[in-house]
Amino acid sequence: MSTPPRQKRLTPADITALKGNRPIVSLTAYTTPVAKIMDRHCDLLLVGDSLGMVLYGMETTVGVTMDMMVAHGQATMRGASRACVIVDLPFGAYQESKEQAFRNAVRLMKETGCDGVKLEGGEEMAETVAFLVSRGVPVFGHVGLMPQQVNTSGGYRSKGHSEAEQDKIRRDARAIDQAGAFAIVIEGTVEPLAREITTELSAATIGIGASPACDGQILVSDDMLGLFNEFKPRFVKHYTELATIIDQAVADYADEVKARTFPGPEHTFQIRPKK
Ligand SMILES: Nc1nc(=O)c2c([nH]1)NC[C@@H]1CN(c3ccc(C(=O)N[C@@H](CCC(=O)O)C(=O)O)cc3)CN21
Ligand SMILES: CC(C)C(=O)C(=O)O
Ligand SMILES: [Mg+2]
Repeated sequence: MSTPPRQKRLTPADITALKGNRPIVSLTAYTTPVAKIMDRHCDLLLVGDSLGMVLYGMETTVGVTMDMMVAHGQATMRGASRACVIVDLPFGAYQESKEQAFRNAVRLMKETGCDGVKLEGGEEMAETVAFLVSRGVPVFGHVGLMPQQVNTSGGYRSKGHSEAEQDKIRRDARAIDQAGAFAIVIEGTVEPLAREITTELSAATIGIGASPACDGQILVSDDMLGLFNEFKPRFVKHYTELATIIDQAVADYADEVKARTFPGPEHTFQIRPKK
């Protein structure tokens, strides 16, 4: 009995090794069918807590739960065979203590089979990141604009416009890098700072609204597909207009149902003739 050669996914270490070689391609994924498509083109798939907003209609990511991340982590893993898959720790699942962070990170890895976890934060999270990495959990960091802090940071505003803010983000990125993160998302941050951080860190930097100077790029898939249109940050580019395409398809279906032109004979069962 020979089993077919099972394709192996890229590891977090493989992602770090791409730094300095070629840009890292990344998107969010939440479901099996979409993950299957993304997997063909991406190095890294992130099951982002943005799913609360793009799939569930929540106002922010603050209400996203561990159970939601487990369910969508499992769905995404079923569609991914070659990309590295990382799952976001949601708000409240890691800020309390490094032990809480470890417990929830291990739950994500055991119940989904994902390759590591992502958490938001800088200097204040460095000890937690080191705790996880030293115990076998690959960590993807996230600095700059941190959506889980929307209620204390005064909204979704780009970062690094003042020297004080630049110093803070520089210290945050250094701390998470030193703590052993394999990669770090830099979100909504001015170009010169993103470039400087990228040059300085060992970790690969993955930008979202952080200029082309980063080691790689990520976008929320529903944003780049033109499916989520509640808001459009400056950093989003629509590569297609799925909302418009779906609207047209549904309108055509509604017209045909009302006109009784759907279902047609080819969609309809008749009694089989007796032989
Ligand atoms: N669909 C979606 N896309 C995202 O990129 C995303 C989420 N959801 N949910 C979690 C966070 C929230 N994010 C956001 C949301 C809004 C802006 C925004 O509207 N920014 C404005 C203001 C910029 C400024 O004042 O500096 C912009 O014009 O980009 C940015 C990031 C990024 N993340
Ligand atoms: C936008 C990315 C970095 C993210 O954290 C998410 O999708 O939740
Ligand atoms: Mg997130």
